[in-house]
Amino acid sequence: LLSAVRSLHASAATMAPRKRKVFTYENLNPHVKQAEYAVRGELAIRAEALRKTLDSDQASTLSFDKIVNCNIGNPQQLGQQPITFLRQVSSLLEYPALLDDRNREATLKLFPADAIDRAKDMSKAIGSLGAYSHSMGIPAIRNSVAKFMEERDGFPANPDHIFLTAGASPGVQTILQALIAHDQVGVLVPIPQYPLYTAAISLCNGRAVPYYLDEEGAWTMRADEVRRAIAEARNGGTDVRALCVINPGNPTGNVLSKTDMEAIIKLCHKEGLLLMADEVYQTNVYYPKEQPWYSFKHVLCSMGGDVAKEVELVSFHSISKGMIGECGRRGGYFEVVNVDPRTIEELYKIASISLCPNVQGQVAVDIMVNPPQPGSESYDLYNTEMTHLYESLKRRAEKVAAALNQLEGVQCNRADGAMYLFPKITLPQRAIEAAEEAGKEADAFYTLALLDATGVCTVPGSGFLQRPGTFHFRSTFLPPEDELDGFIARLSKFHKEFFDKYRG
Ligand SMILES: Cc1ncc(COP(=O)(O)O)c(CN[C@@H]2CONC2=O)c1O
Repeated sequence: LLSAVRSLHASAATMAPRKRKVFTYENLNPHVKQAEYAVRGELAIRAEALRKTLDSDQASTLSFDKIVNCNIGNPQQLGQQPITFLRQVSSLLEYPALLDDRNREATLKLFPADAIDRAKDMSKAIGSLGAYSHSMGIPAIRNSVAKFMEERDGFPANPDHIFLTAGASPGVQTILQALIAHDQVGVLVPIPQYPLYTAAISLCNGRAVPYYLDEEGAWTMRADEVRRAIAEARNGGTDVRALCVINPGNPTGNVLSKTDMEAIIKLCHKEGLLLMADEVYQTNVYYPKEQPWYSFKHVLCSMGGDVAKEVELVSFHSISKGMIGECGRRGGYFEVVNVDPRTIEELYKIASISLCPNVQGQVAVDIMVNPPQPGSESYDLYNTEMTHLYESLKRRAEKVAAALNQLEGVQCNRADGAMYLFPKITLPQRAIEAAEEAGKEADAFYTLALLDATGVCTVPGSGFLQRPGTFHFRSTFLPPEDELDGFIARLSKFHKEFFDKYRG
């Protein structure tokens, strides 16, 4: 009888509903709570709240009529037009009847023949757009990427060492997930850095090891500074295993010299570091004669000898940047070089857990690396669109940098690449004190005030980390050219008023 009562009691206990919730903030993985991603952080959230106000009957309470999202490199959000050929091929793939030869005459009224033919070829390689693809990506598209890299770098590329991804972000996260074997593993990240890296390292329970870029040296990366960071971290018990480089830089816009790149590769060879080369802005290079861009793959292979055979390299690319700017379509890839074949198998296993990268993103990668060629029907339009976008980005970068350098207490390096300006701002002491009272970093205090006064959303330098005691903010130069004067005028007016208010 006693055992029967006990078993009844036990079963009653299991049937009783939990008295408390379990998926609470307090119970969350601390590494999730520790991760930060400022590009869509406090200011972006505030901007969304202000956008809702603008859409409400309270709009008149604000001193501006729209939000200008300069916090994120999202060109098509600010009106940039997509590349026609890319969208034509994608559209044709979305509706198979358009590719049916029986409808060719009708389709030709809407689409150029080379776009139709490209879509038909891709359709054979893809099968159905709605089907899972190979987990590393569609082999024919990986072949296109390999061919592109061989032509770019002058060295072989193996399609079986290329993973297509839904943007560069999941690629970076995959590599870090595989690399960070325990909580003492350290990954060197540039300061200021694109916060994907520190956030992803945190999610993987690793250690971010900062190395400072040299702002006075146009944000270049110095090997001696990286060596200092390695020594300091290793002396502290960190097992430093990788070096992240963003070239062209985000938020700094710097383009590394070949000499600096060779020094970085030698350092990775000497210190036994995986080199993670983030090259998503490789076509956003605005002074190619003065500051030519090279891939780390090219420089590594060009060095020859043991270095070229032994340094482990992972390079990342994306359709989100450049002139393509298809951020929302989610496409990209990474290539692994000199990496243990068993590691590649593990990376494939991680990729297969997510089944496959999205197929339309893969299609866009194929068109990014294998665009219309001279002499083809679509080449002239493609080339005109790409050239126009490139020249406009360069003009806007120069114009906004010049305007920023006119502002009191602002010093802004030229953007040699990427999509951002990262001006240093020397704030009045009273503004710094007001920020402290508000419990904010001074550059967050400034950028929040800028947003509330003008609707212009930027990111405080503290969101990218920076040398202690310095303040910056990051803005894209993506507002359309016909709105740029108004953008600059609003920014300049606010800045003067802010400084007048807090001048000592
Ligand atoms: C250096 C760098 N690497 C990777 C990514 C991720 O790109 P995917 O879209 O391919 O995942 C970004 C995006 N740039 C962010 C997003 O917009 N503004 C930024 O700073 C980036 O700037």
